[in-house]
Amino acid sequence: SLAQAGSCSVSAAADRHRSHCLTGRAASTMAHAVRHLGQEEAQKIDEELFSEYGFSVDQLMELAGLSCATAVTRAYPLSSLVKARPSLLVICGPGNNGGDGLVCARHLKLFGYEPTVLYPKRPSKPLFQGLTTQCEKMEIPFLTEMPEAEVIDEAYNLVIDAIFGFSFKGAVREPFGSILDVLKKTTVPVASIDIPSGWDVEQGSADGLQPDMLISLTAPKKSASLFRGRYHFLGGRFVPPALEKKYQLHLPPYPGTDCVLQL
Ligand SMILES: NC(=O)C1=CN([C@@H]2O[C@H](COP(=O)(O)OP(=O)(O)OC[C@H]3O[C@@H](n4cnc5c(N)ncnc54)[C@H](O)[C@@H]3O)[C@@H](O)[C@H]2O)[C@@H](O)CC1
Ligand SMILES: [K+]
Repeated sequence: SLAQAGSCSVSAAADRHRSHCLTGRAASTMAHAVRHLGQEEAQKIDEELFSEYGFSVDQLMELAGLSCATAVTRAYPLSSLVKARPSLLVICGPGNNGGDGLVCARHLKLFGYEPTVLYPKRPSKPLFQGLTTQCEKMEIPFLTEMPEAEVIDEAYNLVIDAIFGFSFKGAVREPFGSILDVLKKTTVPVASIDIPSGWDVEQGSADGLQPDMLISLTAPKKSASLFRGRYHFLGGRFVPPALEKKYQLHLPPYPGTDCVLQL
């Protein structure tokens, strides 16, 4: 992927040049801009990380969730929040995207925010039970139902959408259809993890959620090209170079030791 830096040297001394070389128009007009993945391809890469590369789900989920929490601190630093308390609502879905949300909530609490979680469909797997316990033990409150849009606008600075990721397909089933309807009526910013929930992974959704922030994990998915919000970040700095090469991801280099990068 470093080849995409073109004439920019990739030595340590060139670190400060890299961001200059790879941001804004320069990055988008490069021969090898970061690739946008189709749904099947995203799932294949996911499987390969586990089967061929020996990762476990909880390992990658921890890094993904930490990336999301870090990206939130960049786009919405504590000092920028308008409400008296640094309150956030994290809505978690039934799959791994929801797991990322639970990890993200836990790190945001450690970063000084006050997350509250809505987790209406909880899988019985030990992984998700563990993540739930970790949040509860950190005194992160769990709601029993989705608040009205006006209540959300009043109470929270930001909503984190961890409902569906790259395995979402078809028409939204309840209770998530109603939850997304409420979310579309809120005026506080929404930060979506990996995919704006309810969007087709490749085609997006014309009348769907319009988040203010998108945190693409591993690599952006095809629908990310339709994202119109203010902040698009890349996270999940765990892709082994051989896998990146195989799928020609052309990931831009993360600055220094950062786990996120603004696209
Ligand atoms: N390899 C990667 O890139 C990693 C991916 N992770 C996360 O994992 C996500 C993918 O997770 P999963 O494959 O578990 O799937 P998702 O979390 O995208 O969603 C699957 C869940 O949603 C339900 N669902 C699907 N379509 C629905 C519909 N129309 N109505 C209602 N429910 C529906 C499914 O029954 C399933 O429970 C990624 O988007 C990312 O957030 C991270 O946890 C770790 C690393
Ligand atoms: K999401």
